[in-house]
Parts: sequence; C-alpha cells; structure tokens
Amino acid sequence: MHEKTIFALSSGSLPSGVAIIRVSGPAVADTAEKILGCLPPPRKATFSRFRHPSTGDLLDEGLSIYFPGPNSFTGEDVLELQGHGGKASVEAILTALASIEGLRVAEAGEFSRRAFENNRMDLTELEGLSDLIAAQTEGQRRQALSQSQGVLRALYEGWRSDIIQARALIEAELDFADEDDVPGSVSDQVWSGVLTLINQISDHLDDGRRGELIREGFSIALLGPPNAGKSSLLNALARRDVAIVTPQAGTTRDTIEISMRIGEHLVVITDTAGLRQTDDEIEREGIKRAVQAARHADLVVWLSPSDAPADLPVKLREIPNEQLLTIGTKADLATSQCEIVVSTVYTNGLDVFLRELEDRIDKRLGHGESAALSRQRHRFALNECSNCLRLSIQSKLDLELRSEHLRQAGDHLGRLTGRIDVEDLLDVIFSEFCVGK
Ligand SMILES: Nc1nc2c(c(=O)[nH]1)N(C=O)[C@@H](CNc1ccc(C(=O)N[C@@H](CCC(=O)O)C(=O)O)cc1)CN2
Ligand SMILES: Nc1nc2c(ncn2[C@@H]2O[C@H](COP(=O)(O)OP(=O)(O)OP(=O)(O)O)[C@@H](O)[C@H]2O)c(=O)[nH]1
Repeated sequence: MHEKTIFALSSGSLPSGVAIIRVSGPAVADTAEKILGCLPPPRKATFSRFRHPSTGDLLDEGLSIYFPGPNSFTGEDVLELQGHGGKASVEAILTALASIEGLRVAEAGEFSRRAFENNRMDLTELEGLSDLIAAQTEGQRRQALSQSQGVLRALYEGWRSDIIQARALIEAELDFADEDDVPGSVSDQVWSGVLTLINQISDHLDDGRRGELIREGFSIALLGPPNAGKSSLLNALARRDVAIVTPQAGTTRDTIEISMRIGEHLVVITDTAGLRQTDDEIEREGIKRAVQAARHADLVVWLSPSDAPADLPVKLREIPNEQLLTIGTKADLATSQCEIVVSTVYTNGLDVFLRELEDRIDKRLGHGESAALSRQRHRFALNECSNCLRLSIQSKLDLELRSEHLRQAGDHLGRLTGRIDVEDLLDVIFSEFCVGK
C-alpha cells in the first residue's frame, strides 16, 4: 500500500470538451469530502460541485465517480473528477488537490505502475496498454487491445505453471530417490510434457515476427538504378515532397524514411540511392546504405524504368522471392515487361501498386488470429526459456541438474510477465507512458 495519494489529468490536451482528473490512493475518501462535500456512491456517475477545500470557492461543476479499492483501475481507492476541459478550470482543480495533505502529482505511468504492483496487470498487459495508447493502425489497435486484456499473460503463465508442476514432480522423485519402493518413471511423463512445451514455444516464436512488425511497422525499401523514379514514387505515396526529385542521376544520397498506413498496418518506406558503379565517395556511401536497407527490409520494391529496364543487381539476388516485388516505372514513356507499372507523372497504377502492397503485407501480418509476441524482450525471454528446457530434457544429465534447468526456464517466463526481478525493466516500460496513465 502506498502512503501517498496521487492525482493527474488523465484525459488529453486542453482545451477539451470534458477533462478527467484521476485521484488514487488512501486519501481518496478524505479528498472527496473536502472537494465534493461528501463521498459519492461507489461506481455511480454523480453530478457534483467541485469546491476549493479551504476557501469553499466554486471551481467547476461536473461528474464524480468513486471506485473503492480493490475494484478499480489501480486496485486502490480511485476518484474521478470529470469537469470542463478549460485550461483554467483544470488548473484550479489541480491546484486545489495539491493543497490537500497527502496528495501529490502523479508521475508518468504511475497509475499503471500501481495497477501492476497491486497485481491488477502483469508486464505484458502493461505493455499492451502502452501500445494501445500509441496505436495508429487498426492492426496495432487490435493486437494491443488483446495484449492488454491478457492473451500473452494467459499463455506465458500457463506455460510457467506447467514448468513449476513438472519441477515439483521431479523434486518429489529426488526426495524419494533413496526409497526402494518408489518407481523412477514419474519423470518419463514429465519429460514428454516438457518436449511438447518446447514445441509450443517454438511454434509461437516461429511467426515471421508478425507481432513485432505490427507494432514497429512493416519496412519496405525502394531500390533501383539512378533516375528510376524512386524519390518520385516516395513523394507520391507520402502525398508530399519528402525527397528531392531532379532529372540528374544520383540525386538521392542518404536513405529517407516515411511512415504511412497501408490498409490496417503501419509501414515504413525507405527511399534509397540509385544503384550504379561510381567513383563519387558520397554516392558510394549512399549505395552501401541502400544495400543495407534492402537487406533489412521486409519487402524490397525494385523499380525498373520502362524506358531503360534494369535487372536486379547480383548482390540483391539473395533476397527471397516473397520479399521482392518488381515494378515498372515511368509507364508513360514506354511499355514495360512488368506486371505492375506506375507513372508518377500521370499518377497511373499507384492504386494497383498499393493494393499489391496491402495484399503482401496482410499475408505476412495476418489479422490477429492468434496471440503474437510483440517485442524483442518477449522473443529473448522465450528463447532463453526454450534453451533451458532443451538442457533439461537431456537424459544423460543428473536429475538434480535437470531440475535446476527447469527452474531457470520457469524464471525466464516469470521475468516475462513480471513475476520476478523486473525493477530495471519497469522504469523502461513506464517511461513510455504519459502522465495520467
Ligand atoms: N472514465 C474512465 N474511462 C476509462 C478509464 C478510466 O480510468 N476512467 N480507463 C482507464 O484505463 C479505461 C478503462 N479501464 C478500466 C479498467 C478497470 C476499471 C475497474 O473499475 N475495474 C474493476 C471493476 C470491473 C468490473 O466492474 O467488471 C475491477 O477490475 O475490479 C475501470 C476502468 C478506459 N476508459
Ligand atoms: N516521364 C516520367 N518521368 C518520371 C517519372 N517518375 C519520375 N520521373 C522523372 O525521372 C527523374 C528522376 O526521378 P527521381 O524520382 O529523382 O528518381 P530516383 O530514382 O529517385 O533517382 P536517384 O535519386 O538518382 O536514384 C526526374 O526528372 C523525374 O521527374 C514518371 O513516371 N514518368
């Protein structure tokens, strides 16, 4: 239980139609008495006058809601003051709250931190909540919402309890190892269960980084010879002049990135320097970056100008087919061999091109059918867990050592959900939150 009661404006920037000020902690009942004159009935929106606790001045009128702990967002007593969203109105209420003993302004993410500390949410749910507030696309929203509702928590806690149970059986066998009448076969069942778990984790990890790409954005690199129209295409997609376009070959030097939505997903598109042999040192560096961008991209779009078709250079041939899309550009100048052709001068073919991109992205990212891990942190912990499980099933090892590997496997899952040793992680996660959340 925290001694301090915290408060903050939880709704967005001012002015706004309505502003919600949230108060959480042990002094909530006292605060309600002081500001509202009484404690409103639990969980009922109640019309109230908000008054200054010492002067009795009317500050605003609005709705108040009292959520007695532990059935509240934070698990503590919570009071919401829903007033008018004017800057001065909100300021007056915040000032009045600050004057009450035992109250202080909340730090970023502090309400959620208390929810975590009171076991109302685990780490993956907190991350989901943080992602939900950051979500810009339908795909991100859907994934973040289900993560905030605990799909990953349920999965990982389930696995962790399987491991704990397996370990209990092994430990029991170790304890009875000296007694002749206890058969040594309990553990055989345990190990086949562990093997099943290893396969489940491996299936979960082997998802083409679907969840991470939904969260971070699917990356597309535009590549082609100089003057193929890469920057023109980027500008057409962005609907603004992001990159410089000139008739001079070798205009783009550094890579240029834009973020946009395609269908349900966030996409990061990179314009790159045209690929060619050159002695210009700056251009050479640009080309190096272009090749790097191609290697890191989830999809490479190769632009082949219709008036001077160009094949993919040798150093990009390693890119798998499903990660490559070749399009013909400058379709107004000549006929292209490519299936998809665009002209940025006449804005032809862009819709077909975008539809093809959407199709390819949807195929890779799906529609949130199953729970997907969404951060590298999850991937690391699951890999570590899986490694420990693999060590534990080696029958040549001592049973005690195998049990210890199981313990470590469980601990990796415990860190994933925040059941153990996560102080350092918490600061990172809460730094992503805004004040009032
Ligand atoms: N006015 C308001 N709207 C809001 C929030 C809020 O805090 N205030 N939220 C803030 O993020 C979100 C909703 N999250 C909430 C989560 C749990 C509880 C809550 O009181 N839970 C209780 C009771 C659940 C029930 O009745 O089924 C509990 O879990 O015990 C409230 C809001 C979005 N909308
Ligand atoms: N006719 C025609 N010209 C185009 C089209 N797209 C681009 N251009 C012209 O082609 C030239 C090169 O365009 P950019 O978009 O700068 O080409 P780039 O591939 O980014 O070139 P680098 O930066 O040199 O690699 C410019 O003069 C554009 O106006 C098109 O669809 N049709």
